[in-house]
Amino acid sequence: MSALLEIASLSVVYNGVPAVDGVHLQVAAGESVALVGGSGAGKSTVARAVAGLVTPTAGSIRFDGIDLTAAARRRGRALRRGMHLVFQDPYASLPPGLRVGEIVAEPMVIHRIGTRDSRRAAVLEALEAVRLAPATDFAARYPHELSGGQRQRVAFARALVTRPRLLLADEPTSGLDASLRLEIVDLMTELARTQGLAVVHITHDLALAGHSCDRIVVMRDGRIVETGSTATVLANPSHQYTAALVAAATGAH
Ligand SMILES: Nc1ncnc2c1ncn2[C@@H]1O[C@H](COP(=O)(O)OP(=O)(O)OP(=O)(O)O)[C@@H](O)[C@H]1O
Repeated sequence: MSALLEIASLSVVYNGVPAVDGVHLQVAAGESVALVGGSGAGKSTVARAVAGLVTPTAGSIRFDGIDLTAAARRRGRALRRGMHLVFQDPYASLPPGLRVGEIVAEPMVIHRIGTRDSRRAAVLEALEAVRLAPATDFAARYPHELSGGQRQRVAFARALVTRPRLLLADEPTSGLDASLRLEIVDLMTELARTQGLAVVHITHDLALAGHSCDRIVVMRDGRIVETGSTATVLANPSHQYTAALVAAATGAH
């Protein structure tokens, strides 16, 4: 089976300083992958390159078999409609003056997708998918009338409404308390399975990554130092750096 997202030999250099150096990563539809590493490891830069927000210095990014780095700008933009980014601060990213229903509908309005009625149906379906029920009740609320976890669910509903095939979530749980963090990572894995999404979850928290994702990829200094199934990486890390992260995450000495 070919992967939905295939990153090969990706390098990004900022002002002469390498931030990402020869990264290979493949993510299949229905799979949730955690990209883990400390501050400055280059995780966000990988996501930004996939999303077209930074230009790679070398390498290729294939989405659904098409090389985004070689595609013309316009075609690249059209292809990237099949992916959606969720950032860390759900409160800052939700316009305070709009109701949840309007916020979730926004990507469809921007991309001129559907009619008023079909948009409303899609909004309610997306709110149900992220378990904000009753959806009609949540659609009528404002962001300040929601908890932090509910706000992040709204951000995911907004991400889902245009039916993306790839979800890139960059530290989507920071600012949430421990139990909400677990709820959000469970939700991402559930969405991968039920909606056939490819999910890339960027986090510095290995314990959180290990909670429910299928595979863990560890980055350090712009490079991938380890990749494997979640169970294998946690139980039997092959790289010293991963072993240190596992020890820190499990409280072992
Ligand atoms: N726009 C930029 N201009 C110059 N350097 C940058 C820029 N963005 C990131 N960097 C540098 O690139 C390196 C990788 O940063 P990146 O944000 O990708 O790491 P990260 O693993 O996501 O870290 P964090 O967990 O702290 O967000 C860092 O050394 C950072 O200082």
